[in-house]
Amino acid sequence: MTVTDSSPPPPGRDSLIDDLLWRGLIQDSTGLDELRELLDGGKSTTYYVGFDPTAPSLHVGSLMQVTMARRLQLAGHRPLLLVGGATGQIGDPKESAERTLNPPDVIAGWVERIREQLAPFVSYTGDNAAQLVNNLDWTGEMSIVEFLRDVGKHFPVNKMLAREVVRARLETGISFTEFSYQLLQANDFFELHRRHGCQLQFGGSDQWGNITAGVDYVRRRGAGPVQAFTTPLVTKSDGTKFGKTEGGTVWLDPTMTSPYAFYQFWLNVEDQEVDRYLRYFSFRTRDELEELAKATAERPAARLAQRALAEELTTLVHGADETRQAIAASQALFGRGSLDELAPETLRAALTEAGLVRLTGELPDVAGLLRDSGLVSGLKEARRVIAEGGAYVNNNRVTEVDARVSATDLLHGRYLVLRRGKRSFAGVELGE
Ligand SMILES: N[C@@H](Cc1ccc(O)cc1)C(=O)O
Repeated sequence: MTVTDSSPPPPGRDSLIDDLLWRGLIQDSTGLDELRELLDGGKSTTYYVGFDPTAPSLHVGSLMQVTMARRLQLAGHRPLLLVGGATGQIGDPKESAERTLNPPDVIAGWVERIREQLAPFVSYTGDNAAQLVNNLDWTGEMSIVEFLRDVGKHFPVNKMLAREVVRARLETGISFTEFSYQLLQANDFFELHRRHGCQLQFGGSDQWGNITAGVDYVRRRGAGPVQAFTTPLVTKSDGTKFGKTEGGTVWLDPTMTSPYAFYQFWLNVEDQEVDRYLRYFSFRTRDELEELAKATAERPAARLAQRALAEELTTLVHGADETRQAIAASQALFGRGSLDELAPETLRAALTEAGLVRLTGELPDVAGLLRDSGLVSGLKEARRVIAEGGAYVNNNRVTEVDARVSATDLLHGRYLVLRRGKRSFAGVELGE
């Protein structure tokens, strides 16, 4: 470690690194002393994190990097958010198989969308104003001779082969294209160091190989030293992949995953996981999180931690208005609030999550609706549920076994909310 004369804050709750360690956010690093010097040394450090356009939107898995970028900026450091207009056209090798290349114009469209999506998570004013960068700007213009001479010469192939993903792919095969990916990411670190004074890169734990390749490369080019760390892989206790639901990937784009579904994703986090996720993703202080954990432990049924997590992250990604509506919809659907006050888009999003059946023509009676929506297996069961007082239309208990709905029952002229018991519900949409 190099000695500096700036006095770092004492280790403890005020230190950024100690906070990151307490949160469990640092998996690998080039050295904690080096990180302390950059991040707790009393000066502003320029850092970067990259996102490849492999889809039209980022997903909840990327939130780890997005919130980390925000966290470091809030502590006074300067973010460079890189979107991989070049690397996205090459494809970071996955262990499973070679990627299919997407057409360049499709990737260019995704670059734009992801830039716009990333933009609001950081601030563009002050000494540590963020900047969005695209590696196509320096990679696109490089000639093949330049690339092989200036970049490739610094990469020992034996080291590249030893990398875990590459090793995993030696059996099944890996193209030269994907094999070369790490050179591009390494060169990004060098270019950002030289152009913007970038001294630190972070990424997910699967990025450690690419990132250290960059650290070595910057040194071999006679620059640096530069530092790096990775965040842990977000795991689930049942072994399934974080960030997926029955409905598929949970995206940040509201047209791909509704704010309601996004809110529900966090609300449904398991008790064993919620404290860890709060430490990973929340901007509440350690004291606040410890207090919340205590309150949650005292009254687990209230799911205070899940609510806090869902509310904070939905607000961060979708804003306060959408969050208010998602909360109102969640409450109203479970019978604790008014369905009439929900905006049609919110109601529709919520019912789509629950299972929305479209019916045309004459509506059947309530028993028929319960059957058509899948809440019961047949008319016999439907009548029994009604007779036992367990069937609701728009939160009103149905008392007559042969009850029917009328046009005035329809919410926004076309929706019905059916509920069986406390927790199972489904939607009906009346079409033309
Ligand atoms: N390889 C990173 C994205 C990335 C691209 C270029 C970089 O310079 C940095 C990071 C990923 O797949 O997540």
